[in-house]
Amino acid sequence: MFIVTAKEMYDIDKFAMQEIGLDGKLLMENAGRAVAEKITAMSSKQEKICVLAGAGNNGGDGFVIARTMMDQGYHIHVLQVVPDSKIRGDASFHKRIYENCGGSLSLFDGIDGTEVLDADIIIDAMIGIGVKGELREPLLSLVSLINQQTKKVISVDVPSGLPADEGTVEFSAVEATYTFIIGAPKISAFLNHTSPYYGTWELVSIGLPKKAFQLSTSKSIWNETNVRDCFPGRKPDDHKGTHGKGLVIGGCTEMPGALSMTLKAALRAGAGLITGATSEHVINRIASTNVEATYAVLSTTDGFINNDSKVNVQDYDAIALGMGMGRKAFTSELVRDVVSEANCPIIIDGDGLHHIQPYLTSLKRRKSPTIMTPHPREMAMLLGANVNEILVEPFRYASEFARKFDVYLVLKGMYSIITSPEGKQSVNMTGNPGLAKGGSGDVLTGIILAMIMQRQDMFDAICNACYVHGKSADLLIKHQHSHHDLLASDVIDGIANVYRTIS
Ligand SMILES: NC(=O)C1=CN([C@@H]2O[C@H](COP(=O)(O)OP(=O)(O)OC[C@H]3O[C@@H](n4cnc5c(N)ncnc54)[C@H](OP(=O)(O)O)[C@@H]3O)[C@@H](O)[C@H]2O)[C@H](O)CC1
Ligand SMILES: [K+]
Repeated sequence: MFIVTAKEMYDIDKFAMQEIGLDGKLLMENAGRAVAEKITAMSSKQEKICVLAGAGNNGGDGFVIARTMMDQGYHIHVLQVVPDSKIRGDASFHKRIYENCGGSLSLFDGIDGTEVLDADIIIDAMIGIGVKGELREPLLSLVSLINQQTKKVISVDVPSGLPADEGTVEFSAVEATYTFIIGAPKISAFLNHTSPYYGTWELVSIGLPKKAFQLSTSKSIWNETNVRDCFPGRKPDDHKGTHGKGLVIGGCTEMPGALSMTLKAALRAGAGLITGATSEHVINRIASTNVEATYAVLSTTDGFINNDSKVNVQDYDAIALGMGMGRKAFTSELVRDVVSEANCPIIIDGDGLHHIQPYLTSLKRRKSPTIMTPHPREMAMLLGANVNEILVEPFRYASEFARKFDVYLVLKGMYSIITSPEGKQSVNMTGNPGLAKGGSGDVLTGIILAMIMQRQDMFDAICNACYVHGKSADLLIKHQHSHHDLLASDVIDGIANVYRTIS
C-alpha cells in the first residue's frame, strides 16, 4: 500500500487523467461510490445523515456519496458549506447531477448549524488534500461545533482542516470517528500529532493505476503480503551456517539484560549461530539463560567494556552493536574500531548510537551496510535537534539522515519508519502500546540481526523484522497479555506465534 504527500497525490491524479486517459468525473464517481458502500455497511436507513460539502473535489465526492446513498433509500441531506459561486469543476458537475436526481440541499448560513445538530451521522466532505493554512471562518466555527458533538463523524479522504503532509503543528480540524481515505493514505495518517484526527481509517480504491503510484512515490506500508513475498524459507539440507553467524557486542555490569534479550531474540528469530561479546561478569549473569549462544570475553574498566581485548569482527555475517554497553568514553573507541574494521552489515542501537554520533561521517566509508535503530529522542541526539521537531516531520528527517550518512534507518515509534540509503521508506503498522517498555528495542535489534543474516535484500529484511516484532506483541495482546503486563521477553517468546502464521 503506497503512502503519499498531497503533491504526490495530485501528480498521480494528473498522470491517471493525462497519460492514462481516466476522466476526473469518473474518478470522483468511483471515490464517492466506494465511500458510500463503506458508510452504508455501518449505518441504518433510520439514521439522519448530513453530508457537509465543500467547493473542491472533496465536496464533489460528498455529492456522489449523497446521491448514491439517497438512491438506496438513506435519509440524506447535503449542507453546502460554501456559496454556489465557489463550487467548481467536477464538483459542480456532480452537484448538478445530485440536484437533478432530486437531492435535498441547503446552504450553510454560518449561524446555527441546525442540520449538523439534527443529524445522527455527519459526513465530512468539506476539504481534503487541498487545505491551505489554518481553517477560515465560517468553517472554523463549524468544525468546532462538529467536534463538540458525540455523533458519528465520517471524513472523506482527510479530516477537513488537517494537513495531508508533515511539518505543520498549527491547525484546527475535524476529529473524525472514521476516515475513508481515497487512493492512498497521506503522510498525516502516520504522525503522532495528526493521526488521531483520522479515527479508525480504511483505504478505498478508485481505480488509479499502480504505475502512477510507482512513478510518484517511494513510500509504502509494509504489510503481511510483503512479508510473505520475501520471508526467508528453510530447505531440508540447511545447516546452522546457512542462517548466518552473528555477533552481538554490548552489555555492562549494570545492564546485562539488554544483551541477553538481543541474543535470545536473534536465536528465536532464526539466526544460525550467535556470539555475545561482553564482560566476564555479564557472561556469568546471562549464560545460563542463553545456553544456545556462545561468548567472547571482553576486557573492562569499572564494569564497562573497553577496547583493550580487540574484538575479532572478521568471522561474522552481521554484527549488532551497542545495547546496554553504557556511555563511557573508552567504549567509544571500541565502537569506532568495530565500525571501521568489520566487513559485514552492522546494526548500531542504544548506547552505540551515542558513541557513534560524533563520527557519523565515518559511516559513509563503510563498504557494507550500516543499520541504525534510534527512537525519536535518540534521533534528536544524533541530529542535535529537538525531539518535537523530529516527531512533526519524521519522514523528512529520516530520509535526509539516511541519504546523508548512507545508512538504513529504523526510526522507531508508534509507526516505525524504515528508510533506505536511497530514501525509499516503509511504515510498519504492527505493534501496540505494550511495546513501550525497556528491552523492546533490544529485542527488535536481535530480530533485525537474524533477518539480515539470511542474505536477502537488506531493506526487505529490516522491514520484515519490524513487522515480526510488532506482530508478536499484537498476537500476545490478542490472546494472552494486556498492554500493561506485556514484557520484552514475552515478545521474544511470541515470535513463534508470528512464524506459525506466516510460514
Ligand atoms: N485521485 C484522488 O485522490 C482523487 C481525489 N478526489 C478528492 O479531491 C480532493 C482534493 O480536491 P481539491 O479540489 O484539490 O481540494 P479540496 O477539495 O480538498 O479543497 C479545496 C477547497 O478547500 C478550500 N480551502 C482550502 N484551504 C482552506 C482553508 N484554510 N479554510 C477554508 N477553506 C479552505 C478551498 O477554498 P479556496 O477559497 O482556498 O479555493 C477549496 O474550496 C481529495 O482530497 C479527494 O477527496 C477526487 O474526488 C477523486 C480523485
Ligand atoms: K474531508
